[in-house]
Amino acid sequence: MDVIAIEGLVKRYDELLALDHFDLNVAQGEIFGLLGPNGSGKTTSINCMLALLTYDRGSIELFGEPMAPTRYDLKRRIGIVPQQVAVIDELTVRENIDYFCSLYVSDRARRRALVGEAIEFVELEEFVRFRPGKLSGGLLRRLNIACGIAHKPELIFFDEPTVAVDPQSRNAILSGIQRLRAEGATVVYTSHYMEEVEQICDRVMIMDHGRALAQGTPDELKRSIRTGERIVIELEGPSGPRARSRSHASPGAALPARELDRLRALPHVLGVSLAGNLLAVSCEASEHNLTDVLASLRAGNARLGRITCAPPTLNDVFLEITGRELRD
Ligand SMILES: Nc1ncnc2c1ncn2[C@@H]1O[C@H](COP(=O)(O)OP(=O)(O)OP(=O)(O)O)[C@@H](O)[C@H]1O
Repeated sequence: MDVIAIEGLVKRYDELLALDHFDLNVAQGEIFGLLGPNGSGKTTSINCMLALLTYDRGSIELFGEPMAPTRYDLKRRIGIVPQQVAVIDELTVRENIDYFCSLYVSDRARRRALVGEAIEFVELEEFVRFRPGKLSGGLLRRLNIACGIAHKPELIFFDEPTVAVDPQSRNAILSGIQRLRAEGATVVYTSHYMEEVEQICDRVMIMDHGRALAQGTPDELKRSIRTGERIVIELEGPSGPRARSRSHASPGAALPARELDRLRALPHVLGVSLAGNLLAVSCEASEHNLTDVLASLRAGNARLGRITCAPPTLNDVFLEITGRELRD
């Protein structure tokens, strides 16, 4: 059964079309990633699913039932970890978790056990008596998560939970999400960090301008594009007489325009870009890409530093579909 089934959702903020006939299906037990740049409609879609926002057209079913503002029975089965940390400054860590849990669970003894489990889950045992103001950014995020999951929801929304956290807390958050799924939860995870989405999500939707541009497993998405390989070459500064005259011809550029054009004309090359001294060449899958690119650069006397070849990433998928970098 689909835990989430959305059809043809349209949401306008006055003139702005934030969701444009948006469809989404999330199966039970998935970690589903909504990946898109800032303003692409991720938070709006979540707020519609939670019945926190009204919408203009379309339908939303959660757990096979139509979602509505008064469906408290459905809301009880949902957890939300919002983008902005939302905790109460006057309460301690333990009191905060207990407060949010009390919105769903009235039995005190049961709540005490759930709050204890949530504290353990986010590893905040040492900080239970602290007020939020005394916590670092990463610890605050972990408190935010504990408040969202203490009541053991079956469906959990994580809206960019790793923005501005240190790498250690980030890894703890990502592995925590995987554990929640292992315990049976369905997770919707929004992010504009493609590496995280690739790391933990079973399926991903790439969205932009309120529309789904593509969806599938990370591997399916990467196989669906023309790019099969991305070669990145660090160019070293010009030296030697030929190189010096070359740098005269194109002051400031690590590689003259005609060399870039020669690369573009190679078979299987789909795109060439130069940022500072980093040359990136996207190619269709083919056996000789690297040999051809290096031969072309050597013929132009380029001095080469570090060279890497990598399969495409979700950023390449986004770039090929939209013509823009995910992090524009
Ligand atoms: N309350 C609002 N009033 C008017 N416009 C809004 C409102 N909330 C969001 N928008 C606009 O709707 C569009 C979608 O925003 P949304 O916050 O859903 O995107 P997002 O993908 O979640 O982005 P972010 O990663 O920045 O949160 C954006 O253009 C945004 O400016």
